[in-house]
Amino acid sequence: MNNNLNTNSISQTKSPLLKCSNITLGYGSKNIVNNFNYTIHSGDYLSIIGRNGCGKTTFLRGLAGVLHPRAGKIELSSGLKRNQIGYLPQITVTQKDFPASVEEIVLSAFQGKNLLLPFYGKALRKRADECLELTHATNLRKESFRELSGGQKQRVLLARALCAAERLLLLDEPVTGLDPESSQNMYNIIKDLHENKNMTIVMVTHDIDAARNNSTRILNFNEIMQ
Ligand SMILES: Nc1ncnc2c1ncn2[C@@H]1O[C@H](COP(=O)(O)OP(=O)(O)OP(=O)(O)O)[C@@H](O)[C@H]1O
Repeated sequence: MNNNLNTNSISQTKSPLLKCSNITLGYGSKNIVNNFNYTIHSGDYLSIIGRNGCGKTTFLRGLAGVLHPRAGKIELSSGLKRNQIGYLPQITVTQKDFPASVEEIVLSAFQGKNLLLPFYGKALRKRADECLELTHATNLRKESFRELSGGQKQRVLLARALCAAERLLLLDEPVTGLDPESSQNMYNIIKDLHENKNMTIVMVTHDIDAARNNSTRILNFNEIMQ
């Protein structure tokens, strides 16, 4: 592994957003992340790389608050609130086939798990429209989600994650299964969010070139999970 990838340098000018102190994460009797310390700073574009199964998704789930540390703590700082964090998990087979319109999928970001609730305020609809625009998906608004291409689906799910993400966006392999053009399109959208919308980005990826080209920091999980 190229040493240039192991860039865990921290800019002194950036304020901490999420601070992990001695965290242990795991499932059942198995610990996956052990006693780990790491800080995400405001303005970071952090790529997390490493071999299959080394714990990248587990760590991201910890940051997203969907998996709670067994030990240690994850602190939100600089006034960051949980509802300002957007999370785009890996898309599952069931989600790919979800029978709802694009608009319903994006609006469901505001309803937690309740996809059927039909009443959304004007402000939420406006926010959903803005997010669709940011991911170049406005024209898909009335389409059936299950009939979209993989790249279109990812842009819609990114829009959904963005509805929550005022400050921090957590992305789990956002270009998996996309062709080179759709992948580049996705990276351009993420770069725009980082550079022009003040969004802090944390992205799990196997795309080393993209990590090198786009990120401000790279965390190599292979070196953590020895
Ligand atoms: N829900 C779960 N229950 C039990 N074990 C799990 C669960 N999710 C993941 N694991 C295990 O945790 C380990 C780390 O998985 P994780 O998905 O975090 O790795 P990863 O680095 O993201 O892998 P990949 O690159 O393949 O996506 C693996 O051994 C996996 O089998």
